[in-house]
Amino acid sequence: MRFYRREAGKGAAYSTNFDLYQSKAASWRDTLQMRMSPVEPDWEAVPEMCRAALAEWDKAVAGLGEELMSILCEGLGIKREKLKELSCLEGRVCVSHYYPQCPQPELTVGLTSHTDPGVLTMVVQNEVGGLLQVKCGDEWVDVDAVPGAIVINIGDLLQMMSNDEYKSVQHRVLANPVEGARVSIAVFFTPSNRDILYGPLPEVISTTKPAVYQEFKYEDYIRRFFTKELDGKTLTNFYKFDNTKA
Ligand SMILES: O=C(O)CCC(=O)C(=O)O
Ligand SMILES: [Fe+2]
Repeated sequence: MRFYRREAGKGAAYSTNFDLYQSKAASWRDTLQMRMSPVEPDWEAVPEMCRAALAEWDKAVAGLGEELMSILCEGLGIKREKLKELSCLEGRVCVSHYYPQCPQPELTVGLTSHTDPGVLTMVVQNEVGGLLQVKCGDEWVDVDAVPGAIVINIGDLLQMMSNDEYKSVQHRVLANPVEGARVSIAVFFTPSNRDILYGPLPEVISTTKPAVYQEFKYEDYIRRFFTKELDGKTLTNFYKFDNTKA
């Protein structure tokens, strides 16, 4: 028999709702979380049945992440390697969610509405569709479970680094009403460099486009994320210069 702890860090953490002690209600979901990089997980602590597949998946995702970040830099009119140089490919956390059937799905959700805190997230989901939703204006829209498709989310950190040129996306997962479990795997890209200040990149601010956000330390930022319940776009609002704006 093996025991898993809920504290994230080295190795693998297994939990039902990482924000269980901060949230008003529990969501219908279990999660296995592993930090893949900059330090590899303690592989012995990762369940054997998914060890090899996760290692292989992380390699593939890192390659795609590099390509996507280069394109996103081009879109900002800055050099292609900028996000890579800022170590944004290096802090990778792999989170595997398991959403079993919920007997009363109308009473809770699978994952509360939130934006991802990092730079980019890549999500793959199994065939149980109709549960992942993205907010477009005031409407929740289904993200269809297309076989082989990878869902890419812009995170709050990229929104702030790009000075609002890119917007993080609010999303949620409904509680699963059907018999088969919904499974998804999300890889979060975050910077591994903890010594610099984060905020709008100097290249994207100008007198006509002044910085919308204050600079902050990544530790401070991520501590705020983990000490509150998941909910909406509160982090970007917190660092906005005029925090009366939505
Ligand atoms: O299960 C999903 O498809 C979404 C996962 C997610 O949004 C997250 O882990 O932040
Ligand atoms: Fe998310």
